[in-house]
Amino acid sequence: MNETIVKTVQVEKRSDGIAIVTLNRPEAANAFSKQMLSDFRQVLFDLKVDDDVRVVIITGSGEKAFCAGADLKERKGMCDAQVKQAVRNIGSVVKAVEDLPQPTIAAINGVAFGGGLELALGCDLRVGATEAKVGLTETSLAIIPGAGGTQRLPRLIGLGKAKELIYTAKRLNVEEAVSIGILEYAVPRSELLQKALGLASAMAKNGPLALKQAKIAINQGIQVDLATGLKIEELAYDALISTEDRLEGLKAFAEKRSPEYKGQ
Ligand SMILES: CC(C)(COP(=O)([O-])OP(=O)([O-])OC[C@H]1O[C@@H](n2cnc3c(N)ncnc32)[C@H](O)[C@@H]1OP(=O)([O-])[O-])[C@@H](O)C(=O)NCCC(=O)NCCSC(=O)C[C@@](C)(O)CC(=O)[O-]
Repeated sequence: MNETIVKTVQVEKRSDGIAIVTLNRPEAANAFSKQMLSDFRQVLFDLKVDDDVRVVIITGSGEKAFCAGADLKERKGMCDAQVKQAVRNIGSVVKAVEDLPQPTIAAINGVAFGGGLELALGCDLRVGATEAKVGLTETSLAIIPGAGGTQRLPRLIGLGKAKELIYTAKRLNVEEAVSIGILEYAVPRSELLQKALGLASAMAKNGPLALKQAKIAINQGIQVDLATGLKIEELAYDALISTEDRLEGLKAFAEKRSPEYKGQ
């Protein structure tokens, strides 16, 4: 097990190919300070090129919050130009999460409001603790979601429900969030990491290059018409044909054993 502490973001790289990233400002509800965004960016840069990492879990430290979004105390002293830059900064970090080649799971241990939920929406799957709440609360602060929320939420749950949630700034409990498709699962907090790790393990044993190509095909394909999407799928599949892992999958099947994929 290889553990590195990078200031406000903690990373644990496990021997089973799962990395756990923990936002670590519990005293400020894990809100996105400038420092945390800079540390997070560095962590994402490292994970992106680490072939030993097959799945990434993102969670928050403490029991209160996954992430409370923009740091509203830092924001208070900013001029208009600084606000603009700060919003772009959060948005680009969420985009960097979305662009990680590995599958990502948000393990939502506490509240995920504003940019906190936007971060979770940048992940591939979301699991919430039953004690948590989620919401795009921005309009209650007389702003709008600025880190992708107005775009990713409607794509995930449909226009009408996304508009309702953004216009009302409603804070949902996790049962409601599961029922409308924001979260895949809700489990008691004591079981949250186990649930996320269970999902991550089921992914990590599969072909790592296949996981990456499946993510590309789904994420790019969902943005375009079906014919273009099918072409994207074809290209993603083609990228796997000459891999050693594909041959290993066939060999393991013939030999009635579990495959050992190397990501090659
Ligand atoms: C998180 C709960 C539920 C905890 O509610 P609670 O359990 O009652 O505890 P609390 O309110 O006492 O919070 C605990 C500590 O965390 C701090 N804290 C808490 N949130 C933040 C924050 N965002 N920024 C900075 N500090 C925060 C809070 O100030 C306090 O510190 P203390 O005052 O004791 O020193 C409550 O504090 C709350 O509702 N916070 C606001 C959540 C919210 O609406 N977030 C959205 C922010 S806007 C945004 O994300 C915009 C974005 C990203 O889309 C675009 C942009 O960048 O503008």
